[in-house]
Amino acid sequence: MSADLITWPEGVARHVLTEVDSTNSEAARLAPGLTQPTWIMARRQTAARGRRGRAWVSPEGNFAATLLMRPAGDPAQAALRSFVAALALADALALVVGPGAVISLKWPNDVLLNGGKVAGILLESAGTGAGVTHLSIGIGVNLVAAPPKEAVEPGALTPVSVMGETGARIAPEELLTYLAAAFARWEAQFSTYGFAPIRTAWLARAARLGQHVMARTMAETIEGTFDTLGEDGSLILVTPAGRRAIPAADVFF
Ligand SMILES: O=C(O)CCCC[C@@H]1SC[C@@H]2NC(=O)N[C@@H]21
Repeated sequence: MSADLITWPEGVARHVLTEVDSTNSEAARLAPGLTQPTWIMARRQTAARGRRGRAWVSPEGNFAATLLMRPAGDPAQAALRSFVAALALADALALVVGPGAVISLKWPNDVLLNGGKVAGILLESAGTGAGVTHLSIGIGVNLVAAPPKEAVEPGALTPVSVMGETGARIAPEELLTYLAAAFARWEAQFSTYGFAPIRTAWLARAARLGQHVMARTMAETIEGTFDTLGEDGSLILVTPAGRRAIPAADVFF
């Protein structure tokens, strides 16, 4: 799709902040009054967070936004939105980086550019029992700057930026329009047909599918061949001890 034709999706609100602690924290504050899906973007974050309690560096020029929504379904269904978001982000970035760059998806929810980590997704939700009262999908993209390799844990992929890899420059506001439109398209697929088309599309862009990977959970490290994505979003590895479905882990290549 041509970037010129992208328009903001109907029925979705947008807030653009100059500075905030974290767009996910702002989403939690706004959640009680939420009447429609809302993108909250900030030009700067002062206390951005990543997965597993890590800090996320979010300087001006990089992209930082959270989609706040009230999803139907249970927490497990809501969690599958990380794959919806990763696909949307891959589509949005494809409009920016041009055909020479390679965008791929790393389980569970990183987006890679030329093999380095260019973006991360952090899902947070609140609810009571089987219901989800709100879901926050926080997305950070290194548009102009990436942290140095020494700043990430040993074995983690090298952080890269869109500008560093491709020379492309895009304002965060513009990326937000592409992303919101792409998310609305994938969300329509998900709510109409369920996880199956999302899973297929995600697998078509998966990094290291069929290759040896290492999954580190809180309890153990599991090595094996990345076989597929489970129907519940788990990572399926074929290991010397048999097939394993891993619901949550950090993956190392
Ligand atoms: O890869 C990760 O660890 C996930 C990083 C998610 C960062 C984004 S930036 C926008 C939103 N606000 C936050 O505090 N975190 C997410």
